[in-house]
Amino acid sequence: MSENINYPMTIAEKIFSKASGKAVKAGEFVLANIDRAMTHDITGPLAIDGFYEIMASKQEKKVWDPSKIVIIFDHQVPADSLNAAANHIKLRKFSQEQGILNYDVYEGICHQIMPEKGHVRPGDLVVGSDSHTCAYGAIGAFSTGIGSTDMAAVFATGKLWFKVPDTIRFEVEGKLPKMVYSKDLILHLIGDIGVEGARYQAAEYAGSTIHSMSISERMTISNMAIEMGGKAGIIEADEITAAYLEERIPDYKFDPYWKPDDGAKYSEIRKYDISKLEPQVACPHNVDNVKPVTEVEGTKLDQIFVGSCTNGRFEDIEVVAKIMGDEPVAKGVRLLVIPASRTEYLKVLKAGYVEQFMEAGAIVEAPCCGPCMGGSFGLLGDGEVGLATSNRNFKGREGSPASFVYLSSPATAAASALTGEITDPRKV
Ligand SMILES: CC(C)[C@H](C(=O)O)[C@@H](O)C(=O)O
Ligand code: SF4
Repeated sequence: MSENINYPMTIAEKIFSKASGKAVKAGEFVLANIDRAMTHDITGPLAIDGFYEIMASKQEKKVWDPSKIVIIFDHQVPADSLNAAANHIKLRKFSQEQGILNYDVYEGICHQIMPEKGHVRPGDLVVGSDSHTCAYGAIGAFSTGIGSTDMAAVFATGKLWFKVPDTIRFEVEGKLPKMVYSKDLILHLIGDIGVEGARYQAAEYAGSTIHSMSISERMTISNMAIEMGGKAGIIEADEITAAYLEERIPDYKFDPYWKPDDGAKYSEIRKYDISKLEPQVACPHNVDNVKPVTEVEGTKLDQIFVGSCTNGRFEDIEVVAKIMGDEPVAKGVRLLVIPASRTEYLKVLKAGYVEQFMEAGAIVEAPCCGPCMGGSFGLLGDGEVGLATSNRNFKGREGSPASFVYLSSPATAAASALTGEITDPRKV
């Protein structure tokens, strides 16, 4: 896009300017055209009801553009109740009637599938009826979570109103120390700024540390923008993004426009040197209750869950496999590994890790959200303590309100699987 704009813009301002067809600044209200809309098996059924309600007086009840909507089955798969089965039937029927692409049971978690299958490009405005839709900021898009009723309006019109958010810029420099990963970095940022620190703002993650990361590592960071209250978590597209997209989108051409202008106005610029960062753990019951692993070492665990849209990719699972080697899972602790998509699962399988995990006493499940939000299986009971590579640890998040969830990187999860208690991965 090459509009004549005479003031410097953040990435969010550029994307909302394109989406609303006029140059806009943070704080303005816009009616924006949506490039992509994603919904899933939990929030989709309500969006469909809302859509038909909006269309009640119309003869032709068609969505605005079926090629821009994606429906994904991931939270309750395969159906774990009659209610879930009914929701699945409703989504399949709607996809078929409207000509919408759907990824059925076990294709993968929505936030993995959207970038993986090439549904997101830098500069896109993407909405999803799920709070971690901010994950596609890793591709340089402005993507954000919306409710089912907003999604119904998007289905009907392809438009949604927004207040163009202010942007907080996080500039991160330094090489991550050994056994310290992008998950440790984002937990550190959230611990520092707090769960409301970026409320209704876009986060721009920048600096040499971020730009040396793979898309998988970036996805972990963008995914958790919502855990600091952020509306989006954007990383300027670079040659690593371009290589990722060229593999997935046949006509993809890198557009250097989708970066912040020099002199763009930020509500705040926060600078970090992470060359001495320790592995981080978010402790019960808040994502910003973050401590260095050394402060919680020795906490006894009942279950360890490696997976979710935050850290369920091949790279994450490979870290676990390599740290564990041919050692068994410690007695008394259950290790659940859930790759984030069918593609990621196949990579794990072909690398021989499924066999390795099964021999170690772990279980490898088919792709889905798993116990991440206390959904279909793997729940924690009263008094149980879990460690997860996912993104939330609110009371009851993984099952009983009387259970405890710690969050960490896959490396810390692997080290802890070997001992049955929270363990510093630098010590194994
Ligand atoms: C089920 C869905 C509405 C929910 C979300 O929006 O985030 C879930 O994915 C989660 O992670 O809690
Ligand atoms: S893996 Fe967890 S955080 Fe991600 S979409 Fe599923 S339930 Fe939400």
